[in-house]
Amino acid sequence: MNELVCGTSRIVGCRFSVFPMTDRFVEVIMGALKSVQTDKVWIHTDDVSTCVRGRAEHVFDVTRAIFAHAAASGVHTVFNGTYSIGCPGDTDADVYMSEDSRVLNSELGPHADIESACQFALYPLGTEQYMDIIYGEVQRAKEKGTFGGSVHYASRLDGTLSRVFESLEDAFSHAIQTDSSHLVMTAVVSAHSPSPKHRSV
Ligand SMILES: Cc1ncc(C[n+]2csc(CCO)c2C)c(N)n1
Repeated sequence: MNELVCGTSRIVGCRFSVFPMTDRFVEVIMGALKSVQTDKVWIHTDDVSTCVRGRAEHVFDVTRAIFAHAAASGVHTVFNGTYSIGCPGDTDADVYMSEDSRVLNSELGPHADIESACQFALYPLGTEQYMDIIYGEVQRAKEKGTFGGSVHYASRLDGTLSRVFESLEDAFSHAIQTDSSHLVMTAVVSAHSPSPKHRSV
């Protein structure tokens, strides 16, 4: 019962797409979706995006692994995702909340070292302290060494794919331990971009 707060489940969800910039996009996307172990999450793919829902650790494990597999193709690949927790009425498939916390895709091997650039934004909803929460999580990324600067409407993270996703998971999971009952985080992660870092055009 402690999974239930304010009448809503603490189920975490992410709706995301990966965009491998190659003519072979169908095999890269479908190959990534098939290679990843998704038994501990609710997952549904359509023509626009994929949605995964379940415990936070599995949602981050699965989204990171799908992006890592797609990026391992070596082509410029972008992940665009929206993570959410506490969305009122998000109780469908609550059965996945009783999975244990052992992640199924921790062995990313060399894919984990792919250099990645990310722009992310936290939206703590329903709290007046939202700016403190955002500043706190930016500070956490600075301390980890992944923070890459502020841009309009987002903060930048640079580093290996696994360190960037660690920072995203840290920001999300710490921000929900504050009094924010509903939190949204957007993230765009890019790998193998031919553009130099921070270039504006
Ligand atoms: C993670 C993820 N899920 C779904 C799509 C949408 N999509 C675009 S092309 C394609 C394969 C052929 O239909 C699919 C499923 C995406 N881009 N990334």
